Amino acid sequence: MNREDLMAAVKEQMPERRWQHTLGVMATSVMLAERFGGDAVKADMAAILHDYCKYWPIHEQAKIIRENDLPQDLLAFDKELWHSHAGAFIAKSQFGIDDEEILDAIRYHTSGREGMTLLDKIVCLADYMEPGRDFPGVEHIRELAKTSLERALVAGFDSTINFLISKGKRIYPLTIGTRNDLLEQIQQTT
Ligand SMILES: Nc1ncnc2c1ncn2[C@@H]1O[C@H](COP(=O)(O)OP(=O)(O)O)[C@@H](O)[C@H]1O
Repeated sequence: MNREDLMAAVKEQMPERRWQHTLGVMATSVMLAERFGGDAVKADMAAILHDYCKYWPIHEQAKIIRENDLPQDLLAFDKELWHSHAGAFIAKSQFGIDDEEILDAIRYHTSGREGMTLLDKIVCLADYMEPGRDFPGVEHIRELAKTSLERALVAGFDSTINFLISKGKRIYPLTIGTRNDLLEQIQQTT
């Protein structure tokens, strides 16, 4: 499937405002790839598909996780974490995307992971800071992103972790590990 057809297929899966968000993540991923020496073509492809399953019925997302070789521990945590893994699964099985770098960037765009690749960082950060995002602290993230993917991502994960704490929700531990790992990377370069 060519890029235009793929974009049309993605647009059909979501309400207009989420499609606008996807366009924002695409543009921001390409911009960050150019800024930090990443692969802009792969960043664009991962961004197009990253929220493919976001509006799928939650039982369908759970079914994909349950019935395939995906992390079962996700099912005990916030449902918002599921669409990323379901999306990577569909990108491969339905659209034939077999580039593991692209699939990982889709898979880990919400939780992050320890040892995030450059592409993982680009797509995850673009999801936090695309132009349509408007939450307290987003300007600070955009400012940090001018010079450091890692510092900007830590600020992004901090906002998510603080949000979850304020709601009394559980935190998927991989995100804590991700934040620790990013802080270590920052420390090593200063
Ligand atoms: N580590 C985590 N543990 C639990 N829930 C999380 C974690 N990371 C993200 N989330 C949930 O996912 C949401 C963000 O998911 P995301 O795919 O970025 O959605 P959106 O694009 O709508 O912001 C957070 O608001 C939070 O509810």
